[in-house]
Amino acid sequence: MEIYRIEELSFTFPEQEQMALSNINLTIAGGDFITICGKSGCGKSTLLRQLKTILTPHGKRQGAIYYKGQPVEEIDGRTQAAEIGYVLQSPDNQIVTDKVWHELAFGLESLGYDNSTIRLRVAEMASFFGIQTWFHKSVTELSGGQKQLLNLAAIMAMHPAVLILDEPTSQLDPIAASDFLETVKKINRELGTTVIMTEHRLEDVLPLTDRLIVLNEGVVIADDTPQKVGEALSKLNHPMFLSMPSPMQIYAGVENDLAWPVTVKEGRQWLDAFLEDKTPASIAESQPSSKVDGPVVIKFKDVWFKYDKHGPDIIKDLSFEVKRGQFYCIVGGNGTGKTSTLSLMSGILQPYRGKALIGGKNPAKMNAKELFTNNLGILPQNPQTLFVKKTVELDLYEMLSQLPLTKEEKVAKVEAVVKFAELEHLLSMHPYDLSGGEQQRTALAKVLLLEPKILLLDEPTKGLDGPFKEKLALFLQKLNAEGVTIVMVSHDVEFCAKYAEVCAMFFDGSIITTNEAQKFFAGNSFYTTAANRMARHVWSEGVTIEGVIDLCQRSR
Ligand SMILES: Nc1ncnc2c1ncn2[C@@H]1O[C@H](COP(=O)(O)OP(=O)(O)OP(=O)(O)O)[C@@H](O)[C@H]1O
Ligand SMILES: Nc1ncnc2c1ncn2[C@@H]1O[C@H](COP(=O)(O)OP(=O)(O)OP(=O)(O)O)[C@@H](O)[C@H]1O
Repeated sequence: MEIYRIEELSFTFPEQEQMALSNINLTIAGGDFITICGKSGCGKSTLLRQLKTILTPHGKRQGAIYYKGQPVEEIDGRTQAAEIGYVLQSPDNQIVTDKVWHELAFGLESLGYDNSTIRLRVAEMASFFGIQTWFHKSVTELSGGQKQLLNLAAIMAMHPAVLILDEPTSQLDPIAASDFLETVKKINRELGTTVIMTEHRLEDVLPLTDRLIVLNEGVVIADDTPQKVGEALSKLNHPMFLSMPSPMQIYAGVENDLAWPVTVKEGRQWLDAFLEDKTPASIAESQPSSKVDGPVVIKFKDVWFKYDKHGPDIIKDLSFEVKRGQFYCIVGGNGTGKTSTLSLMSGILQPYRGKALIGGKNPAKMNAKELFTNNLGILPQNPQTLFVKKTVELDLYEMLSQLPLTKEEKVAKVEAVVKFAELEHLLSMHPYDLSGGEQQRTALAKVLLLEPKILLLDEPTKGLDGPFKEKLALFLQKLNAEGVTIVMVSHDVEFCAKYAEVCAMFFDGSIITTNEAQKFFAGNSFYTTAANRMARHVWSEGVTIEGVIDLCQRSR
């Protein structure tokens, strides 16, 4: 059965000349599992938002969208609320109530379900998504990943016919992300729910996807099975090929005589067979040891922290050190305390026992001069919390307003960061109108403007496309070489494995193991049991995709 038919759809935002969507024609059948990908800002969220009228932004729309044969704008609000489940890109923007349990029940309440059905569905979803332990919490106490899971659970409680997901796993740890996607696939397969999602991390998603649609500047440039799209992008040498999963990229880089297209699964099997006799341990041994041996700039000694005097300990006896010029990465499960640790580092939070020191001092007690000398730059998990002005440009200049710089110096600094973050065409826009990835780039630009000596980054690659991630990595490495210390909290295993110098595993409020990045991923079963197990082989083998391709070619 046809669920959606999109005919000649074009869309332009108010006061914009360029169309955000241009001449889109798609038919989506009941039970389809569709993934939409493309560079950040290419129009993915704008397209998804056209599929549910309450979320459609203001602007000029041409063409038509039919839901089950009827123009979507003629479908009444209740039917849309009940049948079209939509999980927004930013989890903070979706939550409407104050308690977790109420959030789960809210949609059902507004649809008028009776109490016993509501209780049953809420209990079902809480167990299904493992929410029992934080069921009675206030939503303000949740970590980013917990909010993302809550949003999906609240939508699934309504048993929608269509599930629209805008980057649903961006803040989930690898195991939670893999479980989450498997759950979505199960819902799709067993209940016949149509799934339409956007995602930048394609490695886990493509094996579940029937159809991959690639958008480029608002135009559909590919619409086929993932392997055929992979083949087409590879032949065209299209920049989006950098976003394809690593097994596909490696396969394309090595094979000239074997057949394309290849699925992610086939690519993995081929690479697994190739790497069979190379044990992670022997690979790890051959890795060079840490380069950095500078002075310690961040030091945690027996740190304990809780949010509420009578609440549970969130950080438990945490001790670790970060040296100057190091790229230190913290990974670990959702809600284990990573963001809280960054806040302790910056002095936003204070330990109730132990010491959290920057340059030997408590950051919360530093005077302005000491703060300036240590120059901390903090990228929060939600980039929107940094935006205070009406335009991107004003927001950038705001960052420099307190500094003793001439106008020319300010202009030069802003121009340089705008160029790096590719914001030229976005300067007059309201930061809240930007796409998810554009917001992330703007927030990064704001933080980098202060030229911090210590950079604390909470999920910096969230929402970024493959090509920009590469650019960011090179930039961070350059900063490292200049002596800037970087601490990054991330679920982006590939990024950490490829670029970080040291990786620490967070578990239950403390760091349980630390190692050089390649050794860490080579020997870490937490991540190798997750869907991202490729990281172990790929990054421990040659560190870069090119390295693996090179290795494969030499061994043929
Ligand atoms: N309200 C608005 N007014 C003007 N332009 C907008 C508005 N909302 C979005 N845009 C622009 O439309 C383009 C497409 O945005 P959209 O959010 O659809 O991108 P996306 O492909 O989902 O990106 P990402 O992967 O970064 O989330 C972007 O360049 C964005 O700046
Ligand atoms: N303001 C708060 N008040 C009370 N509890 C909180 C608050 N913020 C976070 N928590 C709790 O502290 C724990 C750690 O949260 P934190 O945000 O540090 O986790 P995280 O490891 O960064 O998670 P994620 O990967 O999901 O972002 C979680 O169980 C969370 O529910």
